[in-house]
Amino acid sequence: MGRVGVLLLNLGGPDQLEDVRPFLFNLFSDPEIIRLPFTWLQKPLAWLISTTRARKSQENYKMIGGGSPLRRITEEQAQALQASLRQRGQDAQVYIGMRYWHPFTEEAIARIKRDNIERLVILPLYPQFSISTSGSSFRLLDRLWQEDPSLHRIDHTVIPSWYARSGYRQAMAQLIAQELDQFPEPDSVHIFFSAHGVPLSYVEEAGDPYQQEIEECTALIMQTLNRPNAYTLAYQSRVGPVEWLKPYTEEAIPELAEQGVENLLVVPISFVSEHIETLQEIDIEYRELAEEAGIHHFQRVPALNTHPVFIDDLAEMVVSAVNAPSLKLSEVPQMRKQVKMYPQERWEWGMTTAAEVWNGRLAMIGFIALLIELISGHGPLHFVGLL
Ligand SMILES: C=CC1=C(C)c2cc3[nH]c(cc4nc(cc5[nH]c(cc1n2)c(C)c5CCC(=O)O)C(CCC(=O)O)=C4C)c(C)c3C=C
Ligand SMILES: [Fe+2]
Repeated sequence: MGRVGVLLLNLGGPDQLEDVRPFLFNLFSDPEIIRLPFTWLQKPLAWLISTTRARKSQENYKMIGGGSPLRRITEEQAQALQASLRQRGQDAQVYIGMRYWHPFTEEAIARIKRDNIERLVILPLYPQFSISTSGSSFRLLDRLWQEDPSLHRIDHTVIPSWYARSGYRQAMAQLIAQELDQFPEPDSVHIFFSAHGVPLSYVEEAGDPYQQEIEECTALIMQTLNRPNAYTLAYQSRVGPVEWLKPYTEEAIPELAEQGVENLLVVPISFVSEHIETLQEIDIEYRELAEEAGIHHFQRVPALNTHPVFIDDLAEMVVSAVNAPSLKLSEVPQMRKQVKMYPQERWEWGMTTAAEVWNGRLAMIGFIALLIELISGHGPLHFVGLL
């Protein structure tokens, strides 16, 4: 068998405060995150949003030590996976390809080529598939494959999602059980699954399987946990003016408090590493919200990071994929159809949602441009160096 590689896909995060603005620029430049009807608008809008959001976002990163721990944790996961693969007799080189920050996916592919990898397993570190996460990375890889014929000699296989695997479920259940048992009355604790949200239109109009996979994943983990606790699923980290998947975490927590819940255990469900949304949003913002609402005991389940049961499950997944390659990038169902992310942005005349969304956006752009002009004495075109 030729040289084997594993490409772990992840989102990436700013290593230090100076990285926040360019990281946000990369994120908002991605049409899988914000899709615009005119491609020429993408970069100016990404510049505008990243510039206006950077300060608030930096404040949040300051609260967790001045940067994202994502790169360090993903590197630890890669090393642990490589070691677990060796133990199974599978010699493989593990690479990390981040979507919006270093080490970028393009760098990983350059290294894979340089190392003459002949068989590649493409494994997103997102348990559930979303157009906005794994989908975006697959789309980038697909483009790299189309642009570079020398990549065609690499026999690759893709694992689109893996939330239903028993090792993953068992590792999650173990972490939840450990935290539950710290409470004086474990069975009375309300388990609160908090998933990263996506705009509702991704699911309802673009056919993103994310919500369904999250719901199935939560039910499977509860089955594996096999405890009598009540549970709720809600969605966090909403960005922008459009409607996202509901219920929103920040609304569901006070509602549970009103219903008399006093002990809450939050389980981050859509991501396997600690990151800003666990360390800042849940541990700081939602804790404060919960305590103000009357929840006396608020705890969070740690992210899987390098949990051995989880890492061994990843290794087994890789070994199976090497031995029985199945799905090519171009065969991933969501890659085959040209998914339109924001169908409400397809222009229709009249008092339509499209008109509302675009009026709102253009008003925001105009308003922000005016603010920048007022504060700086220069218009936005000076800032981008066009004037
Ligand atoms: C499964 C996980 C994630 C989904 C789904 C997702 C969708 C999504 N995210 C944004 C906007 C932002 N995401 C940001 C950071 C961020 N998001 C995820 C995960 C998912 N995103 C991670 C792991 C991170 C990085 C965290 C870190 O530690 O650095 C940010 C930047 C942070 C901030 O300013 O709040 C934004 C913005 C959208 C719009 C979206 C779906 C369309
Ligand atoms: Fe995000």
